[in-house]
Amino acid sequence: MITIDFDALRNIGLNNQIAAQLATLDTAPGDCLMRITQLQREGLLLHDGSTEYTARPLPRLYEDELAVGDWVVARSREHGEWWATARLAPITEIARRANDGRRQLIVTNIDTALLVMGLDDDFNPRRIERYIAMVQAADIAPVVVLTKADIGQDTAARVSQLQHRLPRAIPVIFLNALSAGECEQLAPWLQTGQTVCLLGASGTGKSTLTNSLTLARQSTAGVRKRDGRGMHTTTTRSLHICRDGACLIDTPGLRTWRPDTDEQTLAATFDDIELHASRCQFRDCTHLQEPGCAVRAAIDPDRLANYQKLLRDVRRSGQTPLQRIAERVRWKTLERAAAARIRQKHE
Ligand SMILES: Nc1nc2c(ncn2[C@@H]2O[C@H](COP(=O)(O)OP(=O)(O)OP(=O)(O)O)[C@@H](O)[C@H]2O)c(=O)[nH]1
Ligand SMILES: [Zn+2]
Repeated sequence: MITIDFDALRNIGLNNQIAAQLATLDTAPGDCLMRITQLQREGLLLHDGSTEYTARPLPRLYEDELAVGDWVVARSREHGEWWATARLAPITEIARRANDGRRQLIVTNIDTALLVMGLDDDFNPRRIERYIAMVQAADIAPVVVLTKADIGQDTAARVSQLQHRLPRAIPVIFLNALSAGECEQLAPWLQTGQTVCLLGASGTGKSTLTNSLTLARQSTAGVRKRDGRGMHTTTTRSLHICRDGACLIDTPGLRTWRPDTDEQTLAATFDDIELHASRCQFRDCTHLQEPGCAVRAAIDPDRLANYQKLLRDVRRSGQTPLQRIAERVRWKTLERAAAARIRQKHE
């Protein structure tokens, strides 16, 4: 039997879906539930809600790929050494495609992803749509956070443009990330027991937001006995506790994560387009030039163009070079015809 301090673990994101798995695992008295906060060359850092420990995974755990955010059963051994003896099945996963094409886990068990974009020159609705597609495919809730509302250009117009373009179910928040007060708008997604992460390009305000959202600014509360390194009460390098109680995971892998998508994922997240497509006059409508196109009538043109571009990217990655050229020629012709039609309309 494993005894768990639910309240302490809730501070680092424990929820019932994870806790329920414990009944199915082979545990011994004294075992603890902990969360991985860092992968190191020789082992792991684990957190139990109040302290961070170094641990090693049992050899059989190497068969599963471990990731920051995972929950594991930890067993204490002599000399203050901990073993991770079992991995709980993650509820959600963010992965990237490695150079050799393999899927590589970056972080697990995220409930909400804050998609961070600046209202300055960084503003790019297409990039946000790409993030949304990836995050939704992973069953993670997206919240668009537009930073630099205090210094951006045409901020009001940009915000409303994005709100109209995206499906209504996706929250769009705009704020000055330096203002803790304005960041309060994010409270609904930052309650205790929740795990969130920040995704967005460099310089968009992820660190600034982290500072505004978290309690103590990395205040060092003590020194760990074993190795004398500074220790944070509840905040580690990669796991921060927000003022509203949620935990925020930040690892280098997330900082550099760029969405990589597939056709099904795209169709699911651009389902507003697919929905209208069923009402186009022609069944194989490309939504570029056909009369009676229900998609062109209803969807923001740039959102439609982005969807088509992303679809092409995805299809291209599965094509031979010759297929790729033929496809490019086909699209160029269609696009030219569409552009000509638009010109005609305006003449
Ligand atoms: N005025 C203003 N400045 C902001 C805002 N958000 C971020 N900044 C500034 O923008 C710069 C970059 O912000 P960071 O928080 O470091 O960006 P980041 O996303 O963490 O960047 P990386 O660490 O490169 O991934 C800093 O100088 C911030 O002070 C905002 O809402 N308003
Ligand atoms: Zn159409």
